[in-house]
Amino acid sequence: MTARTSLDKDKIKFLLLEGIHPSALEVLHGSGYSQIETVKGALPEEELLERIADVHFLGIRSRTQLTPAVFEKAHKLVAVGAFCIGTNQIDLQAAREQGVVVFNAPYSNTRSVAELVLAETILLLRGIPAKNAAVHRGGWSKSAEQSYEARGKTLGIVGYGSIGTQLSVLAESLGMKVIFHDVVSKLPLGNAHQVASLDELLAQSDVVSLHVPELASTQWIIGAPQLARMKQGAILLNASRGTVVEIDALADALKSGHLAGAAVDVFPVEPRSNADVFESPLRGLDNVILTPHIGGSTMEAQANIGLEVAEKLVKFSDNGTTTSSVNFPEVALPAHPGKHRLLHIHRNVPGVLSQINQIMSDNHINISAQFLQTNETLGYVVIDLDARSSDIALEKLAKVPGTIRTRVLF
Ligand SMILES: NC(=O)C1=CN([C@@H]2O[C@H](COP(=O)(O)OP(=O)(O)OC[C@H]3O[C@@H](n4cnc5c(N)ncnc54)[C@H](O)[C@@H]3O)[C@@H](O)[C@H]2O)C=CC1
Ligand SMILES: O=C(O)CCC(=O)C(=O)O
Repeated sequence: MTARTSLDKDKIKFLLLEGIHPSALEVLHGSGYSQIETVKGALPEEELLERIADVHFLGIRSRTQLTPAVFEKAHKLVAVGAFCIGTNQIDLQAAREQGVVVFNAPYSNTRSVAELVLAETILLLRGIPAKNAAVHRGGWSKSAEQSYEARGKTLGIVGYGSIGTQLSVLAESLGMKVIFHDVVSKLPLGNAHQVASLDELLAQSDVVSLHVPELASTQWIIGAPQLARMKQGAILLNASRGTVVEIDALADALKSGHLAGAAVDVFPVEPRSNADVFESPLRGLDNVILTPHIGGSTMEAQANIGLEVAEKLVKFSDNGTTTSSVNFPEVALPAHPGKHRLLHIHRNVPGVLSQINQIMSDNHINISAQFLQTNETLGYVVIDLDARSSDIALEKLAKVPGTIRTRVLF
């Protein structure tokens, strides 16, 4: 593996896809980076494979799939910023193998999702989506039939993390009773309480809202048997990931009248761009609110995400800090005035640090600071040293067995 060195800032290329908020550009420009290309949508795979070859930093949201094939072509890529929460669209293993650090924004859009879900809960309990559609067609069914207050109803939250907990607090403020199911024991907020199983939650809830990440263990956790366990006339909301709910089974449960309504923001297959047609068995059902994966799409959330992720990319580019990376050992590094900083990313096998230090000692290189952090698969060593030693150190360190990537920061 050849040594990879840092470049002058005006040679470092950023490619920001999917309409990332301009707040990201402000941070990057303000930090001295000028080579920034922005694209409104996601790129077709062919074009991404072509353009990724000379990109150092890539920004995406949920549409861009970063497969092993993309990482293979990404010879210069040092970091990816996911300007969202979910990182299921990125092959994190492939990123690790190429020594590419991945950052996301774990909190900035959580409130937006919770607010949307709460609003939809109220609308669905009142039967508003179907009434709205009927009035648009010239109908007028003024009736309280099947129309309910949220107060006193039971909301079951599946996944009591950042979004689930915010929703819990907001729902209690409306007078809803909150129960939740999580694979981890969680501190209940307010009067919420954790139930032992998903089945228990489904059987007790008037409204079920899903807030789990996309994992092998969350795939299709809501299918026909689970929907059958829900109360007659209950409501299901999914603003998590499209792979969590079997969409045909949901369509059946809605058509049969077993469920009174649903709100779905995420789908097993989502259009690649706003120009593509959305296909789903849920289309045309008046008691279903369908939204185009915009749970986190508010101006506030997007502006905050732009700042948060761009700042993480700048910190990594300028000084090697990997704090809150989703796939890398986390190191918060001080400034390195007057020194060169060498970054060494390697497979986490025994003996790498001792070989690095042996090289330093054999070549009489004085180390002014050294940091090491590892995770299960990777080791990340950061060494501050005199400018005159950095070339030789870089060359020797790149040859240490297990090395994935080296870089020097000035
Ligand atoms: N629709 C949209 O625009 C958005 C969607 N999301 C999605 O929402 C998901 C959740 O976001 P956060 O609350 O921030 O994540 P989080 O990581 O804070 O919370 C997820 C919770 O789910 C739990 N969990 C995992 N597997 C589970 C299972 N099988 N059963 C029950 N609980 C399980 C975890 O223990 C954790 O407490 C994200 O991963 C993302 O996919 C996030 C933001 C916007
Ligand atoms: O804003 C986006 O593109 C995706 C939002 C989302 O699903 C997330 O943050 O995980």
